[in-house]
Formats: sequence, C-alpha cells, structure tokens
Amino acid sequence: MIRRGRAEGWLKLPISAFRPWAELNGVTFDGVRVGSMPGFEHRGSTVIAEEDLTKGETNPLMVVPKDLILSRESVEGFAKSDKQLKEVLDSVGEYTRTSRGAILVFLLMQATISCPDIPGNIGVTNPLTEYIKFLPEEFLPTFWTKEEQELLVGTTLRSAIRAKMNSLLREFEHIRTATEHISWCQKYWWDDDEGQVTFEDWMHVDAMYRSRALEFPGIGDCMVPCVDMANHSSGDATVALYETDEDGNSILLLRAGKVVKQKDEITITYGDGKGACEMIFSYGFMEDSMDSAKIVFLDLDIPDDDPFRPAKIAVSAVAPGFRIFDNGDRTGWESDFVWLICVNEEDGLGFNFLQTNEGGRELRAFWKGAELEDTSKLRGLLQADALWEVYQLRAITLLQNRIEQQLEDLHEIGSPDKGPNVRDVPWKLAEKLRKLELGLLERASNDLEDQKLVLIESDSVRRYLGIEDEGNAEEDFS
Ligand SMILES: C[S@@+](CC[C@H](N)C(=O)[O-])C[C@H]1O[C@@H](n2cnc3c(N)ncnc32)[C@H](O)[C@@H]1O
Repeated sequence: MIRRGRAEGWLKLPISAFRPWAELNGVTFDGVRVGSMPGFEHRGSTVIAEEDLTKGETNPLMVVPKDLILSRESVEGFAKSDKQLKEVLDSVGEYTRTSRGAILVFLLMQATISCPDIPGNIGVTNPLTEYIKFLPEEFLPTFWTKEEQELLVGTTLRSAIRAKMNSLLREFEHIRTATEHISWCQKYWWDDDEGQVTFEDWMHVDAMYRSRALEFPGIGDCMVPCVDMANHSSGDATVALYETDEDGNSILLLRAGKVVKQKDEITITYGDGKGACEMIFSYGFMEDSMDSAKIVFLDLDIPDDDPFRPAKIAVSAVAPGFRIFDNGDRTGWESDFVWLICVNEEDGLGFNFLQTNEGGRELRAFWKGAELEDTSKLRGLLQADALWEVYQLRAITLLQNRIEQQLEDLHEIGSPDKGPNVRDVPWKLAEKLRKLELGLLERASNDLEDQKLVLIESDSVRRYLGIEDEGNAEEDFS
C-alpha cells in the first residue's frame, strides 16, 4: 500500500508544500527553511539557513507545537476521536503501549486513511495524515536486495538485519492476528482480494520510525515533524540541538557559539556515540569522516558441552554477546553475558527450582550459595572473588576466539566484485563497513592479547594452575 501510494502520488507531497503545511499547523521558522541542498540531493531534504545566523542568536530556529509531536501519549490522544484507531490499539494491547508500537500502528493508520481503495469513514484525518506524505522513500538495509545483503557477510550489520527482519515478522503477525476479528481490518487490511496491507508496509512504517525517531527529554522516543527534517553531522560540525520549551513545544536551537552562513545546512546529531553499523542500520548512511567502526557487538553462544547450558539460557536476562568499543588509543569491551559462560558448578555456580507464591516452580541461579537475582550482577561478584584474574582470563580467551571467527569471515569475503545488480550506495557502505569493523576487531584482538599476557603472569592464575616460577601458564589458556 505505501509503495503504491508513493508511486501513484496519493501518499506523496512535494517538499515545496511542506512549509505551508507546517505553518498552517502552527510551526514557526526563524531564519531557516526546509529543502534540498544543491549538490547534496542524495541526502533528501534538510534544514537550510535563509540568512547569516550569528553568534549569540537565542531565538529558536523552529518551534513545533506540542500537538504536532507524535508520541505514545499523543497517539492515545488521537484515538479519543478516532474509533478505528482506538479499536486497533485496544485489540493489539500491550505492544501499542510502547512508543514504537503506538507510533507504527498510527503511521499505518494514516496510510490507510489516504488510500483511495479504503472508504473515507475509516479513520479520522488529522495534521499528521499529511505529514507522512512528505517522508521520503527510506533506503535502510532492510530494503537492500539479497545480493546487496550478501556483501555484509562478516559484518555485524548482517546479523542485525536478520534479527530485525525476524522481529518485524513477529510484530506484523501479532498485529494481523490481533486485528483480523475487526470487520473493517479484515476487509481492508487482510482480505486476500481487497486487503491492502502487506508485510512490506510494516517494513515501511518501521523505517519511517527508525530513521526519524528522536529521544526528547520528558517525552521519550517520538517523531517531531520539521525537527526531523534536519540531517545529521557529528562533533563540532553539529550546528543545532533540539529540546522542549516550558510549554512542551519542540524547539530547534543554534548551538552556542555557532556561526552559520546563509545557505549553510543546519544539522543536528543523531548520536555521536553511534557506531558505523548502527548508523547504516538506522539511517542508511555513515558520515564520510567516519574512520572507526566505533562499536562492534558480537554474539556469544554457550558451548553445547556446558552441562548448565539450558539453565544459563533460561535465567539470563542480558544480551547474549559482548560489545567492543574504540577508546581512542586502546579498545575496550563490555559484556554481562560472558561471565555466565565463564563459571560453572566447580566454581560456585548453581541452579535450583524455587516454589513461587502462585504455586509454580521457577528456576533460580545461585553463586556460592546466595541467590543471584539478576545475572548482570555476576560480574561484580566475580570481581570480589580471589579468582577474579582467572575468570577474566577465561572471558578474554572466549572473546578472542569469537573475534578470530569473525575476522576469518571478513578475510574470507575479502573485497568482492560489484555485481551488475548491486546499487552504488549499498556497495560502498558495505565495503567501508567491512574495512572499519575489520580494523577495530584486529585492534581489539591485539589489545586482548596484551591483557591476557598480564593476567597469565598474575599470582592467582599461576596459583590456580599450580605453576611454579618457571612454568608456562599460557599453554593452559589457549
Ligand atoms: C531524520 S531524516 C532527515 C531528513 C531527511 N533527509 C528527509 O529528506 O526527510 C534522516 C534521514 O536523512 C538522511 N540523512 C541525514 N543525515 C545525512 C547525512 N549526513 N548524509 C546522508 N544522508 C543523511 C538519511 O537518509 C536518514 O535516514
């Protein structure tokens, strides 16, 4: 429905109509306009200075009335006067009480309202029905072809896309099964002949949200028309920032000390800490200046021969992997999960079923006899243990092995040729991502090796291995 709407024009408005729409809905602009930057049309629309904006400028560049902010709360507000939207939200239940769930359903509803094949009495038109017509075709990796996604072998983006597609499918199935008893949904959304909604529509509303949602203080994750027309730049290049004023309106402000010339781009930051993978995943681009992957998340599996494997999986409430990050000179890593793999019964880990108040049985983990209520606390307990260096050494050995595996995949794919059906943008992004992640992983592997050598020489490791002065501990941890 959404792709067709954009192609046929009923879900598309030219950016020249944007300002009249915004002003009609109470948005004020001061010294800026929305349009495309000559020479940078591939970045879509952006916010551009109409005049020189000087140091000390205090007036907001834009004020967006709070009624126009699309949040979980505002969706509930719209549902008060939109019977069909309310029906869908109520039927889908818990999921639509999250910002993401409420906003995605709302966006799907706006496309439904605009669809000429669905009667006009379904849904209630509101200012945001027009807003989604200004949103461009998103070019996120969930829309890359299979051949393009193959270029990501060895990168963490490949597993991120797979996981995302699975969760999108689960969400879509949930929306479908929860609403198929509503007669208009059955007829206009799901019916084999007349139904307009497909999984691809869910991918589109996800992409709209993913590439435009901002975290606003006091509101949470939301979409703010107009502010979301600002493109990204990081560090010193970020020109503006967004916040809410005392009335709850959203405002765009020039950063302190920034001097902007007429026709310059007014950028915000989408998060300077975001790594290369996340930038491509969420926004479909990465800055040319990016020279480090910044962060790499690798999954970890509990070995099949670990007798506690099923119990560990059952109690773990943390992400099953570890994060490597670039700290400048050195790399760092962080994981709540790896510690669960590192210890076993002989170290003091145990599991037991406890009786719940409701009469059921629940599996609980124990460390040295005391209940481990939250597996993310395990690291702290191990840190206080006399064998801390031994556990660290085990963790580091596991991480190194996992990194080696990833590096092998990256070396194996190497620099593939560009197939005839591969588009330029995915090809260039995949090539750069492979290079950046390879660089960070190689550095991390070297840094871990240094840490390993120090740990191996520690007294507790030598004592643990029963090694006298001349012995070699490294052999036992390879
Ligand atoms: C919040 S929207 C910004 C407005 C958007 N350009 C539009 O036309 O509606 C985010 C999207 O803008 C594009 N974008 C933002 N900053 C960019 C940049 N520095 N380089 C390339 N594309 C950028 C990406 O497509 C991203 O997914």
